[in-house]
Amino acid sequence: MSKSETNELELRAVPQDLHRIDSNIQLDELNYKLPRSKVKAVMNGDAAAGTFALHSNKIPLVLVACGSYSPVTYLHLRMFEMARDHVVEHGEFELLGAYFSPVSSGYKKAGLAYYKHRVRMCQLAVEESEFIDVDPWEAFQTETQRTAIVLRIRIKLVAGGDLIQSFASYEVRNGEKIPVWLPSDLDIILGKFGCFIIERTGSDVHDFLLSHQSLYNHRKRVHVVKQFIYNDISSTKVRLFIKRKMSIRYLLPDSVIAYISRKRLYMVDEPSGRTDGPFDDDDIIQKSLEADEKLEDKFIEVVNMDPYEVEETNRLEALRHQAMNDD
Ligand SMILES: Nc1ncnc2c1ncn2[C@@H]1O[C@H](COP(=O)(O)OP(=O)(O)OP(=O)(O)O)[C@@H](O)[C@H]1O
Ligand SMILES: NC(=O)c1ccc[n+]([C@@H]2O[C@H](COP(=O)(O)O)[C@@H](O)[C@H]2O)c1
Repeated sequence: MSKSETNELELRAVPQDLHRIDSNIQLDELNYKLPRSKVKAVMNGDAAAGTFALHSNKIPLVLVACGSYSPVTYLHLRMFEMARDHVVEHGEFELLGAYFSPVSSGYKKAGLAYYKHRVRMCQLAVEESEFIDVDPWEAFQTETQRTAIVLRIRIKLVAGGDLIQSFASYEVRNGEKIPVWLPSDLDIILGKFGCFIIERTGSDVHDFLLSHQSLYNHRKRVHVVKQFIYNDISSTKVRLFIKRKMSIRYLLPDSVIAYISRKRLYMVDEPSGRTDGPFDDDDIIQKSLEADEKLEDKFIEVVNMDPYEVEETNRLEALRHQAMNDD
């Protein structure tokens, strides 16, 4: 397939709908709404040469960062800014948009706040960004979703060095070693989609790249992003500071801090490891959310267009832009 054909395929697949190009991944997308207000609908192309969307020689790119975000911090926001700088510097891709994808409450991790709080905190954090948004699909699932499933359209994962190191981790269940990441999932995440790894202090990404077989096999699709200003803000420490009544100002956006304080998140440890015990009760969740806009209202409905209709829409959009530029 030529590069321009790939571009058309990807452009069609990414911003216009959730038409998947990977038929191996099954998802119930019928009722799914992807926020699309920030994602670019048309690529810039090479304006100087008068070419647009479908003629751009860059590969359209949407980034997704999976994680707990309990709570989201400036480091997490910086991950996308660093990845964008890397993309601009290397010129291969054109970044159309970026999404935080918070894990669902089914992910049993200590300190994980109720999923609606984490989605809301991420939404507050990205309010000022023109390209970062929140994809709540994963958070709204009752079961934890494997990251390969989350990356269902042609998008690349953005992850910190520590998360990448978990690619080699095992859990022992009934005396059996179970890999935390299925090798077949790693082939999808790294081989099919590709990945941006943000260097993290204390973890030697390059060394790990060399030693991990799957990462090494797919090294051409793995981009290591240098942190020119090291930032090591950790959600775990933010939670600890809150418990110890220490200041968390300038570690995360003020809007997120105000939300945490309004909802009294992370104040005490719960035996279950969750820090927002009272919100387990559905009635209380409802009451606690009354003051906020309903999350669902913020999501734009995904139009499940037929591929030909999508192609025609893209063509018209490109012509419209060209006409506007001709004027
Ligand atoms: N200091 C850091 N440098 C680079 N990436 C980071 C750093 N901290 C977190 N990340 C990345 O941010 C993403 C989301 O992180 P997540 O919220 O799951 O973990 P965390 O911030 O380490 O939180 P916790 O402290 O609760 O484990 C992951 O890809 C993780 O690797
Ligand atoms: N098998 C998998 O797909 C797999 C395994 C471990 C973590 N993850 C993801 O990595 C992210 C970060 O996890 P931790 O917060 O545990 O580092 C989460 O979004 C989680 O869903 C996915």
